[in-house]
Amino acid sequence: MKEFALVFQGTAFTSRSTKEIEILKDYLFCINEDGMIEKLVSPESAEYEEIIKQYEFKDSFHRLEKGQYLLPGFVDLHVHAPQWAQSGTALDLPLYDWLNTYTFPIESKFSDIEFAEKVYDDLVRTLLANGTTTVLYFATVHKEASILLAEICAKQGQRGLVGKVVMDNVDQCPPDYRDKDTETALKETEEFIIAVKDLAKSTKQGVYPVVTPRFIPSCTDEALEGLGRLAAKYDTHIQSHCSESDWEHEYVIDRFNKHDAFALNDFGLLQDKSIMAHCTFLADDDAELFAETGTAISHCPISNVFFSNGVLPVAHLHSKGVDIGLGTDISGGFSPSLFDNARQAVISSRMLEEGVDPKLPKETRGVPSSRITMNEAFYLATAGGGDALSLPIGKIEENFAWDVQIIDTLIPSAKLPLFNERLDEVFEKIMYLSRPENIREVWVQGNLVHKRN
Ligand SMILES: O=c1[nH]c(=O)c2nc[nH]c2[nH]1
Ligand SMILES: [Zn+2]
Repeated sequence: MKEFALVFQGTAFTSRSTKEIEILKDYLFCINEDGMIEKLVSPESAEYEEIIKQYEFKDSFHRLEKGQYLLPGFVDLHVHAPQWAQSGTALDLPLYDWLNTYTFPIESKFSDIEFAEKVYDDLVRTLLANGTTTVLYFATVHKEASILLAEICAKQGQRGLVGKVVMDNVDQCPPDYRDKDTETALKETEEFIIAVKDLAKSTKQGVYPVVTPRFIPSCTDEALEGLGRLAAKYDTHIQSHCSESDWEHEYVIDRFNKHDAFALNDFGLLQDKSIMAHCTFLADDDAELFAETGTAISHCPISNVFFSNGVLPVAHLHSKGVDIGLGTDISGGFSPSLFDNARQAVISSRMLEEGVDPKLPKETRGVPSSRITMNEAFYLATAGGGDALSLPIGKIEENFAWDVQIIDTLIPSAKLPLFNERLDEVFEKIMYLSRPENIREVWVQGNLVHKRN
């Protein structure tokens, strides 16, 4: 029999569809040298006992202990890495004022590479400890610090997709925090793409450059067009913010007489590897354009409470065929945890359905059929993120990367209230009640990247 690099034995939860989970009870998970899941073996299979006999005394064999369960590693589709330095503060202003008062000033400090290293090193470690194995990052306008973030992901074993942010519109960006000019912005983006592609060759899990116009207001037409060309030339992912708040949505209508989605598409920025943050103000024809082009949404439910003037209608957008994943949006969202964001996604959807003003007549209060379940929120945090990025991640399934978190429900400091429930109920309790202490181990592409004793 072929030698596997790793064999795990235990029970896993993974998404079967947007609404259903699959429970793999007492399975064997066989992982190859490349860190990919080569085989799932059920206890009913003829080779089950044979594989256990062959591996059980080897270091490569990992039997989960009582009370431990496997989940796919989370995929965070929206993190502003420099904003980790202000996480949990500065949440009192609307988007435009927040950017100018707090966020651009803190991001400008990332010209200091030593400061950048401290913040980025801490952030990547924290996200791994929260079970997040793949992250789509905005860095800053600074090329060196952006490359450094990719290097830190590579070193810590996280699958990082990193963008050097482009901000060249002098009307909207402060003089001490923007690209020197459009030509420099495009030249540095190209150099950044080449450097990160080169770095990726020395990693097992991969790191990826991402073309990153911050959002339409911060970019000139020339920059947006040039970035569309660079993404096509180097076949990169693309990320930006889209129809995210009333101010931003109106700004784009004033400038282009159309919505963000159509404007971004005109510049070649909507394609299968495009991921757009927030999208709260997407109209139905914008959503249809997303579905046609394969563009995905990073849903950031905590951040949306503070900055988006609304709730993303996840159920409606899924019914339109739009891919959606989940994002923390550090630091518009204060929490680095996708567990917290999955919970908020469910809560926000319930509030959208029920409405928030009990004084209004019941029939006019909310938007019917808006609620999502925790199964759907889990899908967003895992398989939805993998689909959005077009990578084989986010599911515990053959030919997917071994990106997993081991949840321990019995540790004394954070024991979950489990009293012989069915496994689907265990799953629900894990999703609603786990804390970072419950995340015992995190693996990316077959490498152990976090362990809590
Ligand atoms: O939530 C957000 N955070 C940001 O940093 C940002 N920049 C543009 N638009 C934004 N929205
Ligand atoms: Zn953002």
